[in-house]
Amino acid sequence: MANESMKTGADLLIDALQKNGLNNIYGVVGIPVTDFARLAQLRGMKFFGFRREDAAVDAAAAAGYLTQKPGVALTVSAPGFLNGLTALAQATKNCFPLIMISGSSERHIIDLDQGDYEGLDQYNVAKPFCKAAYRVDRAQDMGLAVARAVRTALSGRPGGVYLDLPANTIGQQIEVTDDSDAGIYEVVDPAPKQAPSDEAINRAVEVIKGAKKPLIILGKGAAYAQSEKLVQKLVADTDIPFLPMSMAKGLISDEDKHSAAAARSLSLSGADVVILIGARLNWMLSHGAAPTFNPNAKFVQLEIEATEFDSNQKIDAPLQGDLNSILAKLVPALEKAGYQTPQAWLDEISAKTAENAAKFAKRIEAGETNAKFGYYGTLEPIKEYFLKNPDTYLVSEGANTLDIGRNMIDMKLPRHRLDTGTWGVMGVGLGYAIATAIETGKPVVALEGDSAFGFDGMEMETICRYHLPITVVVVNNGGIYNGTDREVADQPGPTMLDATARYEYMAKAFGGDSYFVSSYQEMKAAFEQAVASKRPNIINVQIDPSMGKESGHIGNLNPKLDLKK
Ligand SMILES: Nc1ncnc2c1ncn2[C@@H]1O[C@H](COP(=O)(O)OP(=O)(O)O)[C@@H](O)[C@H]1O
Ligand SMILES: Cc1ncc(Cc2csc(CCOP(=O)(O)OP(=O)(O)O)c2C)c(N)n1
Ligand SMILES: [Mg+2]
Repeated sequence: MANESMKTGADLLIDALQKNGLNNIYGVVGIPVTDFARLAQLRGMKFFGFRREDAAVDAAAAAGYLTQKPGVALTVSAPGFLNGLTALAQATKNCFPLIMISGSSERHIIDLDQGDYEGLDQYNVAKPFCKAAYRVDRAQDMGLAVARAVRTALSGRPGGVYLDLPANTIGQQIEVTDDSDAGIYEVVDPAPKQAPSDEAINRAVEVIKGAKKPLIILGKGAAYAQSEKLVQKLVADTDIPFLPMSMAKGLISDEDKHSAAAARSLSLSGADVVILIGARLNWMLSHGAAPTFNPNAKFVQLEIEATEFDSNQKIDAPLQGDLNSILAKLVPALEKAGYQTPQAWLDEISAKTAENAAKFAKRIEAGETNAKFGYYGTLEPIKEYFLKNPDTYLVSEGANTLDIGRNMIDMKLPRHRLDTGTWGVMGVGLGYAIATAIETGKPVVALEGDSAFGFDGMEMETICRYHLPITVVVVNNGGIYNGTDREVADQPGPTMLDATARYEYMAKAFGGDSYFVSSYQEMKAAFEQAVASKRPNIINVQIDPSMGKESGHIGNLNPKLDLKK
């Protein structure tokens, strides 16, 4: 019988994670963390084993975004750590709270470069790619290490934390009598409320009161902060129109009359006061510059990270703090000021919305009958399904698949859409879908371009092994952007992939269901059945390879070369 008062580093790590309400681990095991994962399961935690570390770490990041508690990922050392590092960097860029724990080597072997099994100075390699890196060399420090990791991941701007876990520390035994003796404790208030001063609030009210054409831009920070109630009140009180960035869709229903999404260009270029709520003025918003924005626009920014203000444009009214604390002061202050958006601006936006919606409706209608089956015919049944079943989650990646899907599929509930995020990363889809299904228990649709699906398609085995209610829709246009790119006759073009690939068989191979469709009618018949089955499945949608344009709606970022030389 093991000596009851002796505990290993592994025991203490599990105690500390559970003490802080962290019970799911997403990872890939191997030396030196295999038994740690087994012990975690024996102690009541859930370990979800993936096929590759980047998908596992993506899953943990999505769990953090959805739950406001850090997702926990586990990898082996060196190659496993490096495979997870991209996803750790992405989580930090997306401001998702995540703790990535990797098995590691002893310092004296690394520092003398003596050549350890999978030896690498992971602690220092990780630092540029995360919010902070910590290394725990003594079992007795485990409680503090986890507390630091939890607080760092959640406080201020959320992000990724790396926890370096040498093999010796995992196995080290220490004498403990109880949690306090072992330094295990629950972090107190890891994400403290931070409210702006009355002066800052009054300054913002004055700027907004001067607005003839105000516009609210909602970012994924507003979704993560779970600020929907106050955001909805702000819009209802003032009638200020709003533009949701992709992952902020659903904070206010896309069907709400204040949505300016269908008049995006006009609302951005016309607005004279732009109110940024948990959104950065980065490349996704053309850095706040003309001609996308009105060169004379004033900016009000609600943001927790002080260094974000003035990153791209002068911020006339910075409101620093956590969004709910800021809005709790701003909303009543605007109500007291009695600010109302001028009707002329609302009329201008609704006229443009009606005009664009009519054009869009024509494209959708044509998609149902187009001889060349394409995106609109594929996405219309999905759009209809989400309108009727808003409590379904959507994950999406690709270029045209992502862009057209974002404009077509309305969201009514917050945090129900996850996608490629700030970096526009391919290969996050299945990891995000897995964590979303696990953390919410709801059905998930992963809407994938055929190239994007290829980045982590093997996680279909993970999806089937855990019997997750995930419908993977692979939109096959035969390529990255499309399948007709052919610069020279004797080889497929750089963007070409197999336009006839039968991706759906991967589901059947692992016990899931396979669907193949190549028309609007077939897609309409298959989609609802596949999602309602709550079984893992792939719908392979073969569309015409000519469909899709290079890099979707951001083709302008690609330097164009003269290929005729
Ligand atoms: N709880 C919070 N309170 C205030 N700001 C937050 C909070 N959580 C995240 N943020 C901020 O929200 C912003 C999200 O911006 P971004 O990722 O660019 O959104 P999007 O891509 O949707 O425009 C980040 O600058 C981040 O610091
Ligand atoms: C990790 C990484 N590597 C490459 C790229 C570059 C890219 C951006 S979009 C894309 C795939 C687009 O093709 P897909 O078939 O998915 O969609 P569609 O337009 O509908 O045909 C790639 C490879 C990115 N963003 N991230
Ligand atoms: Mg494609």
